[in-house]
Amino acid sequence: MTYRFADLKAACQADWQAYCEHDFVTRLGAGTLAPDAFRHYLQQDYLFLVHFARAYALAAYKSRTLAELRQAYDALRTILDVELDLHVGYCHEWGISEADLATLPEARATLAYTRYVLDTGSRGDLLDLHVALAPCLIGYGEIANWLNAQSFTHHEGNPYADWIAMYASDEFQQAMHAETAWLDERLATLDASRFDQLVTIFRDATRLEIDFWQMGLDQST
Ligand SMILES: Cc1ncc(C[n+]2csc(CCO)c2C)c(N)n1
Repeated sequence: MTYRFADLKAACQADWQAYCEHDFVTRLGAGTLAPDAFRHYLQQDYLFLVHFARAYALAAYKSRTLAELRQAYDALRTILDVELDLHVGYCHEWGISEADLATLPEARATLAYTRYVLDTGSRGDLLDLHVALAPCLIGYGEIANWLNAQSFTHHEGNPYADWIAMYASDEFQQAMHAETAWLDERLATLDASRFDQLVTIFRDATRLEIDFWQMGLDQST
């Protein structure tokens, strides 16, 4: 059997769907998400992005070729120069200052997810790390496309329309497709036992994404 990224999703279909169609997501689309839930999510997501930047630094360290090193460097630079700046601006619009962000206590769901990714990457190779990162990069692109296809999604006057548009943008969708192609190429060469190891990582990271959404709804710390 030749494996592809779609087989990782198929191997944990119920968890993948629970992540992509989580209540937090449907409420974002409908515009009915409580503003405090979104604010809590935005604050924790800032900490999440800081640790994800570290994960791409780890990807650089784990690289065996110049192409892999450049790929990690580009992703790290995008998070630092683009995503974090956008995020701080977004937080500002929602009444969260940089001073608030600097003193934010890290919620358990943020700790669990980010450190899981870093640990998986430390223990394993570059492919393990990319599979741990895949629900984040590929999931958010799929979520934006799914929301745009739902009749309950409101585009006019939805306070979360910018958030959806960001992940539906050509630039983001291109990054998501490049990552899928990178994974397809590497998964194609694997045997069943190695693939099963990666399914475990992909499922764990997907479950941690579910917890991250749930944390937003519960505003738990
Ligand atoms: C909990 C959580 N999961 C995924 C993302 C999306 N995301 C974070 S960094 C990045 C780009 C990686 O190059 C993407 C797509 C998020 N913001 N928060």
